[in-house]
Amino acid sequence: KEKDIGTFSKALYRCCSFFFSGLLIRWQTSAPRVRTLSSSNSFSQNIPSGLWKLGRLNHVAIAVPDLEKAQSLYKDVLGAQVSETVALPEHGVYTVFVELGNTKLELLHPLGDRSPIASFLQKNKTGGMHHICIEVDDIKAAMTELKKKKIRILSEEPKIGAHGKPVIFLHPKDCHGVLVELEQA
Ligand SMILES: C[C@@H](C(=O)O)C(=O)SCCNC(=O)CCNC(=O)[C@H](O)C(C)(C)COP(=O)(O)OP(=O)(O)OC[C@H]1O[C@@H](n2cnc3c(N)ncnc32)[C@H](O)[C@@H]1OP(=O)(O)O
Repeated sequence: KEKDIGTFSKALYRCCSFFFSGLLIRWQTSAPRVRTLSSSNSFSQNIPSGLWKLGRLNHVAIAVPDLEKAQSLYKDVLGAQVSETVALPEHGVYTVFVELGNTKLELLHPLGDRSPIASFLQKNKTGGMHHICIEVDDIKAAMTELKKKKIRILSEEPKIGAHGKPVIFLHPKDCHGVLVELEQA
């Protein structure tokens, strides 16, 4: 009888180790991380210190077919602080900025025949999110490194953007479907 109990315990032990080591391997390899209520944050601590750094979200741009209506929505209906309309012919857009405290919205409307947002509005008749703009501390270094990484930059040189600072745009097909603007902080 004692022999039976010994054999049973060994079998149980093998079973458990097999089960838990299997679980450990799955957890280490394929399982997405599950967020727990711990104080550690979810950003990698091992980011190599490069020549340039990504900063704050400067704005989210929304292309709109009717600028006055969009301005009125944010100002009169939603109660935000909204700027005057500014024409930026070198970018082919009219812009209105909506102040949100932690970031801004940029309402965009086409200006001129060759506006880069005309075809976007043809595909998205009621308007839609056009791009996000993130600040960088060194736009030239960013360009050099991104070119090496085969990310398409949509102009040879930075242009002066809506805030009077150099900006570049990265092709949406190289950024998971989102047009990304980088602005010198
Ligand atoms: C003042 C300044 C500032 O904030 O400082 C601004 O805002 S200036 C804001 C306006 N300036 C810019 O947008 C400058 C950078 N943009 C560009 O160079 C262009 O608009 C491109 C992004 C390259 C799109 O060029 P274009 O309209 O000629 O090409 P396309 O219509 O054939 O589009 C090629 C593919 O990209 C997609 N695509 C086009 N625009 C997109 C967008 N905004 N977000 C995500 N995907 C987009 C199309 O659906 C299409 O995908 P499928 O092939 O799958 O259908």
